[in-house]
Amino acid sequence: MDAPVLLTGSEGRVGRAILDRLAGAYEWRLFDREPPAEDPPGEFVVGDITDEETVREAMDGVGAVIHLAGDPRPEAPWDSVLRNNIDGTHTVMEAAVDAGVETFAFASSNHAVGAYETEARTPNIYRPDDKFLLDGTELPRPGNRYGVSKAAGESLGRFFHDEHGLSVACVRIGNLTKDHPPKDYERGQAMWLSHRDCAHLFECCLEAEYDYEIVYGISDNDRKYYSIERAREVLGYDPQDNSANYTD
Ligand SMILES: NC(=O)C1=CN([C@@H]2O[C@H](COP(=O)(O)OP(=O)(O)OC[C@H]3O[C@@H](n4cnc5c(N)ncnc54)[C@H](O)[C@@H]3O)[C@@H](O)[C@H]2O)C=CC1
Ligand SMILES: O=C1O[C@H](COP(=O)(O)O)[C@@H](O)[C@H](O)[C@H]1O
Repeated sequence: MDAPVLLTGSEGRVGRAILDRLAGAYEWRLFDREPPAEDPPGEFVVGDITDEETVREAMDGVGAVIHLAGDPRPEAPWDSVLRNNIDGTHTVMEAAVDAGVETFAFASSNHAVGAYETEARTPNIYRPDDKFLLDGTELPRPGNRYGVSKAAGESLGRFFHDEHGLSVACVRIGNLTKDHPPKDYERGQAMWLSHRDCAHLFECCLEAEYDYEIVYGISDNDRKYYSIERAREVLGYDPQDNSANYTD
């Protein structure tokens, strides 16, 4: 990728996980409403993704977008997810299409399908011997308004792909934690995404060729109810970490 990669939400947890490993791999244009905490590895735009003019300026000359900015709270209220996650994602995707960007990776979430975790299925689905598996072809089934906003982002991606040819990868990220899977939290262990695998997966999204994809963003955990086969097949994802290797 010769042209710059626009990374929205670069100051957040996922953004840091990506930049910690890929800072030198691309020419980055970073975008966040918070100014950089440390010396950024590229041009930095301080702005809000709902500000169309700033987003359009930031998109100039960009080859690919990793769109992370948004309200990540599962309990976020409607006004916040409507503004930051739905309207903001629409603004970024539309600006990408108008600027001729070809590749777009969207940070979706496990919460887009959270309501598949019914009382009857849990807690067994968090355990390695259970057979229940979501593979990305199922309908969204959000369990909160945040999940609704992520399903809406996936739907916006479908629209901008079908109508405008944008290549879109929606990554339903599981539970990103640094160095170690979440402790005493079976659900989090089943959907753990290590920092190393996170950076690798988003690099795959930048390098692979695809049309429109929904994939799960988790490590190769023994315990899992999200399939990573589609990410392997289409994106070349080859995760190195597994929450089962951490026993304490
Ligand atoms: N951390 C995780 O385990 C997961 C994260 N995700 C998604 O990944 C994305 C990033 O999440 P995190 O890094 O954990 O969140 P975070 O809160 O650490 O980072 C989000 C960043 O986006 C920025 N931001 C928020 N709204 C903005 C706006 N309107 N304009 C410009 N910048 C804005 C914030 O300043 C922040 O730096 C989010 O879209 C979240 O929904 C999805 C599933 C799991
Ligand atoms: O989408 C997200 O999911 C993760 C995991 O969800 P949780 O309900 O197990 O905490 C969450 O940590 C993250 O903040 C959120 O953006």
